[in-house]
Amino acid sequence: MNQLSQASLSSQAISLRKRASKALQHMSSMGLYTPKTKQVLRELLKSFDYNWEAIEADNYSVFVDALLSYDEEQGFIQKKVDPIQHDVIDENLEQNEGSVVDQPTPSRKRQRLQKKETTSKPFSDRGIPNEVAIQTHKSKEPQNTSGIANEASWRQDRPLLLSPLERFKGKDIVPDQMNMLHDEITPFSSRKQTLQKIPGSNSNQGSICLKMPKIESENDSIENCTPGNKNCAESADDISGSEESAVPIAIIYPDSPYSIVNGPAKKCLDENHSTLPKTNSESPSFPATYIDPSKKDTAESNHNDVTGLTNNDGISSIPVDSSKNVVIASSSKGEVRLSFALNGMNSEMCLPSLESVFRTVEERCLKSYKIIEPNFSFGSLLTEMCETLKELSESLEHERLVNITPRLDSQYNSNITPSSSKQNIFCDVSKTNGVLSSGMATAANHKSVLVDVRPMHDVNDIAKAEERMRISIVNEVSGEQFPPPFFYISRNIVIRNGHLDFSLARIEDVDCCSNCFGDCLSASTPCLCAKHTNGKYAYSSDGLVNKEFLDDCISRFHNPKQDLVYCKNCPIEKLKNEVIPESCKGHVVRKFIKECWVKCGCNKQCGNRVVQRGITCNLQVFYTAENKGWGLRTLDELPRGTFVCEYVGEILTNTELYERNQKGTTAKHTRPILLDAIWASDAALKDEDALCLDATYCGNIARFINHRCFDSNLIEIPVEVETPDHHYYHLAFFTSKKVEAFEELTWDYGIDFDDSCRPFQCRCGSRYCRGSRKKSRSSRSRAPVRQ
Ligand SMILES: C[S@@+](CC[C@H](N)C(=O)[O-])C[C@H]1O[C@@H](n2cnc3c(N)ncnc32)[C@H](O)[C@@H]1O
Repeated sequence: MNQLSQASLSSQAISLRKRASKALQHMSSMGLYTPKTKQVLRELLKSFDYNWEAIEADNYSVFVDALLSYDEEQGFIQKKVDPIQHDVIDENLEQNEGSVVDQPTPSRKRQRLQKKETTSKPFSDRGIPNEVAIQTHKSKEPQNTSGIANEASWRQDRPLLLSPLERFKGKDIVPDQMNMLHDEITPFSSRKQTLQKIPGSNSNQGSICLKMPKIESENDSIENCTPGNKNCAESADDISGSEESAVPIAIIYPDSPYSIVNGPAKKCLDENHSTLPKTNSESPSFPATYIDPSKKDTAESNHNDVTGLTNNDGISSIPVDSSKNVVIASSSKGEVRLSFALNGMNSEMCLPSLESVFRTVEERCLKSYKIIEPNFSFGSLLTEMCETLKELSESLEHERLVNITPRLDSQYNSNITPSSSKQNIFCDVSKTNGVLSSGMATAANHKSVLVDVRPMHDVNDIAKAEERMRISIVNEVSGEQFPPPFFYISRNIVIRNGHLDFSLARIEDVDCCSNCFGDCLSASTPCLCAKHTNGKYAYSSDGLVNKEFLDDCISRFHNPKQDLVYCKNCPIEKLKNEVIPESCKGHVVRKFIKECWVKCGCNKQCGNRVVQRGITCNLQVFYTAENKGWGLRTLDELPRGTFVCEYVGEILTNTELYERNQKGTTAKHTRPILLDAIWASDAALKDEDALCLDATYCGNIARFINHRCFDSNLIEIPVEVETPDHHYYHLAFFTSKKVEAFEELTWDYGIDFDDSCRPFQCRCGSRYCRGSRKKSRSSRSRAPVRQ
């Protein structure tokens, strides 16, 4: 060869060397490096006529694919090879093997293994008991610092080389061992599996390792490998085409909820004599909730919290309820959960750990879809899906609510008869519905979307038997038969983010009267619940608010200025999104009634429980003659201080209400109520604690109570029933004066008639009407100045 061609060959060799090195490094970074890797590369190069661009494309996807399918295809079609290139590559790969193995880029899989090796925690981050992982590792590769350790990690975590069907053929799935099942099925039919305890393992813990049988010609077991003895791994490789000598395929975890605690005798052996733990009649079948042992602490703290399922990786542990519903991922707050229903599972079947399922899916993704991003995590993908579902459904909700409003009216105006089309559908986008014992319902922590709404009213009872009393609908004035449709609810419901904590544990002994019995009002001394109203009950024995208390409430209402308090950081002003929020306009200091509740010793008929017993008056929804639309009236005479009803609606946070207002989804004819009693005293008020009630879509008869300036016959009083902290309370209406039968019930909305943004044309008819006074004032001010 002349000098020129020698130089050219040498530079070609350098370039090849670099590329080969890079390719192997890449495989190493993905945890795919084995001695076979270089062989695959070699054959790949031949097949591709040394077209490096093709091999390097898409993050070496061809190479990854070739590696994964190598076993199945038994190598590549040999092509004619340039001998020089072949030599260079061979030499290159030899060199690279060392460099790749000695200084591997930490891959995810490898990191996983490293964690298992180094951590002192009993369980690895993804839920594999470290003890098991270490034992497994020990049994295969004792503390080898050379390439063999990496070889072991490759083997332990390598992608599955067999088809899913083959992999699980005739096998039960072993908790956390799915990733190893591929090792059971080998090309060598003569292999037999034998039970063998892992050397050094504690037999009491029931850690069993199924050791792959030795090939007859093989003398050395893998346990005899000494650190640094590279030949050991290679000889194993030579014998079986890289199959391991000892592969733990069934390990029973000491604390695993699936484990059969009494050792080998209770393990179930399948037909092939593999030791696959099963649940059986002697062991609890599926636990009510599967808590990943590694997440035990957090899982326990979240035990009652359906949302507390994700770990740091966004991977859920697997809770299994009695119906074998397996939650596999969850959005951050648990609003959306992804679960599998395991139909037809019987107690004899075993459930794999979520960890092993994820890992297997990741490996299949790697193989099938060439997802070769080293940080790809299937668990995170599912969590991402939950988050996305939540976000999209939220935006959908807003769209729907906007779209539904006109539809409600159009349906209402149509001639559909109530009985034929009665169809109320709540499409709960996601989460749990529940009714709290205290008379508070949570309609999904979030959003319920009203779909195809046709809540036609029943003229005989607008409450549809939700209340103890029937409440009829009458229109003697116009042709309108019913009020616009809405969902009748007798208890407040949380619509999405509002925070309510009704745990009994929060009610301290001093905030309830657990020592009482029967009716507190008939006891000689007032109980602890009365301390909130200065040691006197707010109610008299005839069930009315007592005079002194009522006078005080009315007086405060009429002179609010003297009792106003101001927030440092007013939620209302904050929501206006001004650059510099305006200062708080003030909130009235409320006088509360504190009722006895479930933690008290008295009974439900106790005189200090009025609002929680619900409506007892004979009421009617009627169409007003004064052009105020529908109104509410009493059919019986009501004495002063009578409880009429509470204002019921959806509990929204201020932000949620603001969003509704912005989107125009709050109906004009309802008035959201701020539960602002405590705002001023809470400097760091969180949004989820600043609550209000909106009866636009869901409400009770209080949504029909019209406004009357000053001399209205109802007054609203906050009533504490379940929560002692006043973030949430009931707003109850009591008669502020004696009310005649058939008289309309009214309350003073506290309308600011100077607010030009919300003009209100008042038709209350009161001689004290602020609206008409304002009108006459402004007409006077507009009157031309007399010369
Ligand atoms: C809470 S709703 C009361 C029920 C309402 N009238 C209906 O037909 O559904 C409040 C709305 O009723 C009407 N309204 C209430 N009081 C009124 C009054 N004094 N003068 C005029 N309209 C009144 C207003 O349209 C107001 O927005």
